[in-house]
Amino acid sequence: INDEHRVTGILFSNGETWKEMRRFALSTLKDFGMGKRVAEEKILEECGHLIQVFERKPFNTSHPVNYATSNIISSIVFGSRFDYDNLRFRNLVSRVNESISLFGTTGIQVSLMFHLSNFVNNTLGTIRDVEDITQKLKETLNPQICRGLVDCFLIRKQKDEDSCVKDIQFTEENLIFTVMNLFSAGTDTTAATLRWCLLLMAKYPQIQDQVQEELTRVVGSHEVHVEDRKNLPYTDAVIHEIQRLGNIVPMAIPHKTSQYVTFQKYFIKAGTTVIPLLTSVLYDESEWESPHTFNPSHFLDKEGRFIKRDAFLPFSAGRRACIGESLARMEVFLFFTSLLQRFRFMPPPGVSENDLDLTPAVGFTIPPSPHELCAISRQ
Ligand code: HEM
Repeated sequence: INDEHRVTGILFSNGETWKEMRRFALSTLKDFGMGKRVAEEKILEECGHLIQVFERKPFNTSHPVNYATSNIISSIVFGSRFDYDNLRFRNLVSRVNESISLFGTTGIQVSLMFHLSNFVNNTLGTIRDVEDITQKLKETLNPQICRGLVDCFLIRKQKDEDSCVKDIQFTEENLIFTVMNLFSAGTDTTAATLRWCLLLMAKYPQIQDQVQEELTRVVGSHEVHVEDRKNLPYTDAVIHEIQRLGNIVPMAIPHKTSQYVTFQKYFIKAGTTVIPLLTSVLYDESEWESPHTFNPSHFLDKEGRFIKRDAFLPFSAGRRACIGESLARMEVFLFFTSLLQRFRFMPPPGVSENDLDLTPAVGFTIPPSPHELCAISRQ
């Protein structure tokens, strides 16, 4: 990671590589419907699959939710989704998941070689999985039809090679790392947010009641669509508050200053590593009435209308801000509302709401600690 020339993909790259890969990923995500109707259809289709595997008996929300969010990225990147019992897919999701959690751990305990070697093995395993899937796409590539981001990348790579472009960024290495970055940045974050949603609903049943009352009143038994959001101010406020309190990427991603910067009264040299602490704004005591408690009123005015807050920055800000924000917001809204329409989320028998633990897990992104919930059908 220290040698800038060897870092590829988007998340940890800089300079020309970062610029090209970010631009390419953003425009391709848009072409494949990010924030638009096409993505909505994909997400609603995936909701249908997720609903099938939720159970009345206590179950760990981690696997199904991770598979569902991963499938949204899969259909955009590879052009198809995977069945939840596909072994290769399950391995890919759990490797990506484990790498992110180990990345957080190794960051804190670099000396623990056990974690470091696990992290490296996981990453190598993920590279092999992604290489295998992209190899199959290469073998069936039709330059007239882009099934997903990988096809678009391969077509662009061929075009640049044919026209002898200097300093080609569309390389094999950049393909693998861009795909891995989208998987890791897009799956774990959205899944962690959704798991916080379900856990907090089980922990605060009165808030769950209010969300379900609003959903029944406004949407009834129809399928929820993005356009319903404006008529669901309470539900919208609850989702925002979950993202604020969940604070799932507390330290964003470390970056290096590219030039001399004056920030407040500090002088920062070029090349200094800067860690944007999102916690400092999401829990800012001068911005939020009760920063450490779950309080959807943070996003509601006196008449119960939804209000935007400037300090709501879970996707960070500036040139390195999250590129998946509109996709993630759409996913969280549609998954959350579709699930709450059908199920009541409760602690397992013998566990009270008070016993549900809100201590986050350790990692680069912070999902809830392992727990089980029951999904009781409302129909
Ligand atoms: C609730 C879900 C999500 C949250 C909270 C989240 C949050 C973040 C944050 C805090 C950053 C770091 C920004 C910085 O360094 O200042 C980031 C970067 C990034 N995110 Fe997300 N993200 C989410 C979902 C997604 C999705 C679905 C995708 C993929 C489509 C994605 C792709 C990326 C990428 C590629 C970057 C690196 C951008 C760059 O370095 O230029 N994220 N995200």
